Amino acid sequence: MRNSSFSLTSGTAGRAVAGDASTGKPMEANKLVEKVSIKNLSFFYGEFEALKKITLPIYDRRVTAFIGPSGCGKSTLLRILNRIYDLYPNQRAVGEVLLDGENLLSPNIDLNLLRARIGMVFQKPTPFPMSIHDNIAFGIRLYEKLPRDEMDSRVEQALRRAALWNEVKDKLNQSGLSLSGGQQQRLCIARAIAVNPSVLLMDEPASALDPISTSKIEELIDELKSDYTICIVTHNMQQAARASDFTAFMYLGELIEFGVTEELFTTPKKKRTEEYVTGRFG
Ligand SMILES: Nc1ncnc2c1ncn2[C@@H]1O[C@H](COP(=O)(O)OP(=O)(O)OP(=O)(O)O)[C@@H](O)[C@H]1O
Repeated sequence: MRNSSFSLTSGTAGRAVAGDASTGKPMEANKLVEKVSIKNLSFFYGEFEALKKITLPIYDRRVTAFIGPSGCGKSTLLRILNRIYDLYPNQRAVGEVLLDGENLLSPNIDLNLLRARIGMVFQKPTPFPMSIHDNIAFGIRLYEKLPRDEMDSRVEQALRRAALWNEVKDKLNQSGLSLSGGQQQRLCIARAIAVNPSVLLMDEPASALDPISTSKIEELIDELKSDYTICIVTHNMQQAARASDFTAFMYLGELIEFGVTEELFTTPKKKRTEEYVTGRFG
């Protein structure tokens, strides 16, 4: 069952903690659980090494932002976490990515189950060309056979959790493509959470949206982190500062600095981080 190893005291769930940006280790470290542990992770597109021995923790029920200039490897890192790269020849990951202690890079991992445990939301909303209801039910049917009324209640639950229910409850049979861009993105979030993942990956989830839809997605991320471990790739530093608890700054395939978001933005330890967060390059 999801988060079975979760041992965080309830008083700390869903809020940021103070920490030590020099080590990336939060001061209340004993109250944080490492949901995903990335260890010495390198990634190759053919001969090209796009990620170089990355090591960092992803904490349970916290939001971790990946920031850095274009081409630094943010999306590559996200794509490793649910093994999308497996679909492509000549791409390989070396190192370890442990989810609740289990190595996701192992050849024995069931990729369908992995993608239910680690959901992904892409930059451009990608609803399936089917009804709003079926957009959600489709994924659930891949894993579970449910009677109609139970399926309907699972669909409703997911849409409520993604803050979309009130806007769509009277038109569940309309196409998902008839929704606005922001609603489509929340539909994709509902689709991802409908199969009860423990981790949600979001690759620039608001960059194609207007400011109001963007702030709805950010509010939603804030609500969802009480139940899910969230990783978000963003070019938008204000968004990383607003929406995340921890931030990883990457440059040319290397992890330059990882720490509590507020500290990484206000008192970065590395010169390159400071130059990036103050807008001097990137
Ligand atoms: N399919 C591919 N084949 C070869 N090289 C690739 C491929 N995809 C990405 N790369 C290279 O890997 C490096 C990291 O790319 P990645 O897309 O992860 O960066 P990013 O930080 O997400 O960039 P952006 O912010 O522009 O999306 C870049 O040098 C890129 O050119």
